[in-house]
Amino acid sequence: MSSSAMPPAQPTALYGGTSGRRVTVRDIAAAKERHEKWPMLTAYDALTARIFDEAGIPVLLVGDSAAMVVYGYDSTIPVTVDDLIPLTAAVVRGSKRAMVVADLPFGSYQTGVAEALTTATRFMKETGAHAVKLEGGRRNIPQVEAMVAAGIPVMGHLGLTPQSVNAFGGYRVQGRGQDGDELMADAKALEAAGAFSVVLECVPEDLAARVTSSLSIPTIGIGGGNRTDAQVLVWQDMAGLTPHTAKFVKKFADMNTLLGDAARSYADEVVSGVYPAPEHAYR
Ligand SMILES: Nc1nc(=O)c2c([nH]1)NC[C@@H]1CN(c3ccc(C(=O)N[C@@H](CCC(=O)O)C(=O)O)cc3)CN21
Ligand SMILES: CC(C)C(=O)C(=O)O
Ligand SMILES: [Mg+2]
Repeated sequence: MSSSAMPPAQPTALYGGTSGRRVTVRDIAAAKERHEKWPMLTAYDALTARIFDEAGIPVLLVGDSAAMVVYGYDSTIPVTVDDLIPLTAAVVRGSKRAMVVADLPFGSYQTGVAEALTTATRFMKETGAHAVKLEGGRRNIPQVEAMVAAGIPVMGHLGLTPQSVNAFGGYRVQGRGQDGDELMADAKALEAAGAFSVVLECVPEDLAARVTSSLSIPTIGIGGGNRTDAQVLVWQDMAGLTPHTAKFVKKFADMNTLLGDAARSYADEVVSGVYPAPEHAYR
């Protein structure tokens, strides 16, 4: 057994569970009733999806953050449905147990119900994703209701919604002061519209805690403190690959150094002739 296939040290029902089937929205709802915290990570390819799936991560998000960490744009605005569909399909193929959530990109759901349904339906049919996610609260309620009515589980996303970076004037904490009441109203509207969970990004921890205890659906924090039902991070941030990260990021590995060292060792051995050695050659 490779180290990546080791079971988690301290599994819970959701994290590292061994039911032999995909995690569902019902499993996620049940975890909130048990007050069981759970981890979510982004993934953008089959190889990392397999690693995180075998590590027991119950939910994988194919984030529109792919715009930045995969495609090299400086915001999430430019990425398209056609950019994200192959990545999402790869994550579904690479995983066995995780629920895979497809992030709907900027400009693929805002104009109304018909556009949102067309986009969400494409992700469900063409990638095998199990749910979709969109940014915003009350402004998108008709879209959320239509997707839920069509049988598509919807994850909401409030607070620092990066597709609105130009309106915010930068990646800034959201929901301070009076804005907290607006965010609470958006969260309740998403729950009433049938969303199965909601991401709270870059909001004061007390607000995230109040939303978490006010909703029956789970909250997933990223820069929302320790009292949300779940947490999510962009995997390259968590693994220490990205050079500049927000305050909420903890680096659980130093893959930037690890991969750079590996590339330098490989290059040194090619230049010196040490690699390939006889055992790497065919005869
Ligand atoms: N690699 C990566 N990680 C992410 O978490 C992420 C992306 N990309 N791309 C899309 C958005 C952009 N995100 C960001 C980017 C920057 C901050 C940031 O630097 N925030 C300031 C807050 C300053 C304040 O208002 O006090 C910080 O210092 O943490 C936060 C979220 C989150 N998302
Ligand atoms: C960070 C998460 C919540 C996200 O929306 C993304 O990765 O695009
Ligand atoms: Mg996103």
